[in-house]
Amino acid sequence: MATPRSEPKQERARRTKNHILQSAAQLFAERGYATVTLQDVAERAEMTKGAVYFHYTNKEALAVAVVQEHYARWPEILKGAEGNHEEPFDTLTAVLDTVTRAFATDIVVQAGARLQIERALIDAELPEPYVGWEDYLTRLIAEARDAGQLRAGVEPRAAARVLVSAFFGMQHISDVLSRRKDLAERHEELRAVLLEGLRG
Ligand SMILES: CCC[C@@H]1OCC(CO)=C1C(=O)O
Repeated sequence: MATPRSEPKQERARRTKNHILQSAAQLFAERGYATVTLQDVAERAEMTKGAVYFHYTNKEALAVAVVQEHYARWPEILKGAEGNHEEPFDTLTAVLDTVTRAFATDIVVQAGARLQIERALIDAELPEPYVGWEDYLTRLIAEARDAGQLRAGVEPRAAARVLVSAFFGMQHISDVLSRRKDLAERHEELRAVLLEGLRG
């Protein structure tokens, strides 16, 4: 990794730390937590193992950092997706479209999702997964209900739980069977069958 001589020390450290994190995310997403070693991360980052250790003392610390970065990205991604749609149901649709694009393109999101599944292998404190999505989608679906856009009899939290389960199952199966190459197509199916099935 090239380092400009004039770069301030703190900026150089931040950039190096991020480069290591991106390299680790690629490996965690490709191979899973168990098989990746710090030596693998050093090689992917084109750095020495010592330089990696300087920033992350062990593999658990790297996994925690990737998951934390995964969580940290969503408020901005979702704020952009919510935008200023007139109809709450349009907001819900736009959010799911945006989340799918993030899972299809963002290696930190892909690695974070896989580490959540493999959390039992990671000897570190990680946030409880999926519950934030359930609360967030419950709010959006309740707003659609209040605007008369939700099918009669649908309970927002139940619908949110079904959407979270369907989405994370979909993205996982797409990853396992096609490395997410068919994720957009599968998302269209989820939108047409499940999301439109909620519309009042
Ligand atoms: C609405 C954000 C929900 C939260 O942020 C990223 C993430 C990881 O999947 C979360 C979760 O699982 O609840």
